[in-house]
Amino acid sequence: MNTLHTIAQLRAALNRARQDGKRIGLVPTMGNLHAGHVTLVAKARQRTDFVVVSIFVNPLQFGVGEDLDSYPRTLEEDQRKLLDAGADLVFAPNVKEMYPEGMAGHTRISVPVVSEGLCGASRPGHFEGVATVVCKLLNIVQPDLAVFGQKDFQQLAVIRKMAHDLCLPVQVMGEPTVRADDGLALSSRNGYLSEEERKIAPVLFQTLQDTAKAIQAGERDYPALIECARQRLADAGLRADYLDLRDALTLDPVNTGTRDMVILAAAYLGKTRLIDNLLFQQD
Ligand SMILES: Nc1ncnc2c1ncn2[C@@H]1O[C@H](COP(=O)(O)OP(=O)(O)OP(=O)(O)O)[C@@H](O)[C@H]1O
Ligand SMILES: CC(C)(CO)[C@@H](O)C(=O)[O-]
Ligand code: BAL
Repeated sequence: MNTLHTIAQLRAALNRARQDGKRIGLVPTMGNLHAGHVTLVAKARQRTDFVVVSIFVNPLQFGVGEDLDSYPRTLEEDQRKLLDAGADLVFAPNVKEMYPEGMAGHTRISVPVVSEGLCGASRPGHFEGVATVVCKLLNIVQPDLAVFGQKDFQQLAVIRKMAHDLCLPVQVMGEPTVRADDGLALSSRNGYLSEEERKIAPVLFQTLQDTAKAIQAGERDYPALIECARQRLADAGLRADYLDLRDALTLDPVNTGTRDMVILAAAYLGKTRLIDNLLFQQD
């Protein structure tokens, strides 16, 4: 398994794989890999013949005051995990390779509506940065399949819409969230949590589960349920950034006729911003 740092090297390697008739899979990441990333690689491995994993902490999707500088960069450890996971190639460009003329004047991709609200409201410009870098990665690699996690549910919706609207010739696949035994969604940012905070963190998923259960049991006062969930988070020491119920297919607000629902939340635990979501059906 090679690690390549330039677009030219990567394209040459991919041309060889394509000439051998291989179908290409891409798993875009920001590194500091965990079992969640490994399931994405496994899915790409099942569906394609040559799996590329990109590792790039994309400055364009970080806001002022966010954790761009402190984001964990662990390339050697990531390479070991990817070798075990069966990846064929790692693409680890630096910022200059991805943005040779800088970011200020770079073309940006804006995906309306689905990027607005939720994480889009708290992180202005974030999804423009995500859509831009994912579009670049898709154009660089030209994969048949690209695999993303449902943990970043709104991100997946943004990428699907971008691929659809721009007629990108790629299949976008979303994989279920991998969790720790206590339910906490695996995330690189969990590494920021203190021992004490790590014990509290599963409350986020438990709150999502209990809210979904209440709806499935027939409760329809959504604002009251959301208020109750926010209060539970606050009581446990988490500060909700947002907590909302949406139509899982469109991300539109829900009503009593919505069948496929998703409850999504972002919450601060100390300085760490955790996100999670849960898909369910309101019968
Ligand atoms: N627990 C998980 N289960 C499945 N997929 C995941 C999980 N966590 C992240 N992913 C997916 O892995 C891909 C790369 O994500 P990223 O490198 O940002 O990891 P992360 O752990 O989500 O990091 P962060 O803490 O920055 O959110 C994305 O498609 C993301 O949705
Ligand atoms: C999709 C992605 C790799 C784009 O930088 C990033 O947002 C992530 O890791 O989820
Ligand atoms: N995992 C999504 C990328 C980000 O938070 O910037």
